[in-house]
Amino acid sequence: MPDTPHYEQQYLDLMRHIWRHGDERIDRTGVGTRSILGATMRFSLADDAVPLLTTKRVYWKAAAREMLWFLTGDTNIRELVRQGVHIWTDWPLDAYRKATGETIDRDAFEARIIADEGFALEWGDLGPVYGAQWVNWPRYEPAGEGLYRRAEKGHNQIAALVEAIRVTPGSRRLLFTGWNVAEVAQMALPPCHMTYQFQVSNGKLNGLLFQRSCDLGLGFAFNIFGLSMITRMLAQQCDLEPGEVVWQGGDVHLYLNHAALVEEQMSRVPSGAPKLRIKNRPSSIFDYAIEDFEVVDYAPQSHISAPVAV
Ligand SMILES: Nc1nc(=O)c2c([nH]1)NC[C@@H]1CN(c3ccc(C(=O)N[C@@H](CCC(=O)O)C(=O)O)cc3)CN21
Ligand SMILES: O=c1ccn([C@H]2C[C@H](O)[C@@H](COP(=O)(O)O)O2)c(=O)[nH]1
Repeated sequence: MPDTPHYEQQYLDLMRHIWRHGDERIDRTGVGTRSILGATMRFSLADDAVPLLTTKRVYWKAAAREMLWFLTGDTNIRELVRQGVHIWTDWPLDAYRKATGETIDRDAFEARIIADEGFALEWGDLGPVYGAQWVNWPRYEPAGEGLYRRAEKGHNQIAALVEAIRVTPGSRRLLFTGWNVAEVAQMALPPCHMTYQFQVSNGKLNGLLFQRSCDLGLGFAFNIFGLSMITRMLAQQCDLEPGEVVWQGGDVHLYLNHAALVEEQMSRVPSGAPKLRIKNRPSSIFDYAIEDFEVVDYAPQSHISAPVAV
């Protein structure tokens, strides 16, 4: 037995705590959750370590594709669906069904999103979610006579962050956020992984995420991978070594219909030390491709599927 606990033990302990002691209540989706407010976990990124869960298989490539999609500023699911990533389809699908009364299934809806650009424009957009805010946060400029107009190009928080890490590594303002108060109402879902902050310490880059709402059974595995991936990409672009990631949850919950997943996962023992390799160094943070990433030494236990609350 190793003398230090496996990094994933924090996750399993939190899961057990919430399942046993969380407040049970009806949430927005109507499914019901057990929930607590406030939790922190820390994971090392040293030597390419990546905090993938090992007690179930995590489809990290879907999470990586989602992260790369955010960085393009795209908010339409079409490109994700083209790449075989289905994690955002349920929200536009739900809106479409409600608006039209059609009983189209998910596969047929996705096929139509891919085949028909006009349909995708009309029904595939999530509103000004993550990507829009990260790289194109609306900016307004004077238009004369006391009037203002929306500037063609918004703030690119990610480009500014790379520059700031390089030029002012001692700064305590190295962050970006998706929580644009003025636009939250237009989003299919207000950002959950809402604020990312970075710190340079001893030549290492540390990354922190504040996640206001966390589906611990489903979303967390993707969110912690995404945090690790963006921290690694920023470190590479800024010639820093990866340090650690700190995850902070606001409302951290387990959906009541995830009982089978929770019981199964809590019965499993984490093992192994997966690594995330970045095989190239693109010329900017916006030029990474899925082929640049590789996970090695990942031998998880079997996948556990669970329904997503819409
Ligand atoms: N209830 C809820 N939980 C979430 O985690 C979540 C939302 N809603 N809404 C927006 C996004 C979409 N995200 C999702 C949605 C679905 C999966 C999911 O079904 N994951 C499965 C299969 C993944 C796959 O097929 O690639 C998993 O086992 O991880 C994960 C993240 C994260 N977010
Ligand atoms: O990246 C994500 C996105 C979403 N979630 C979860 C958290 C909640 O279960 C729902 C969002 O519902 P709200 O009512 O808007 O809080 O999606 C996640 O864990 N990770």
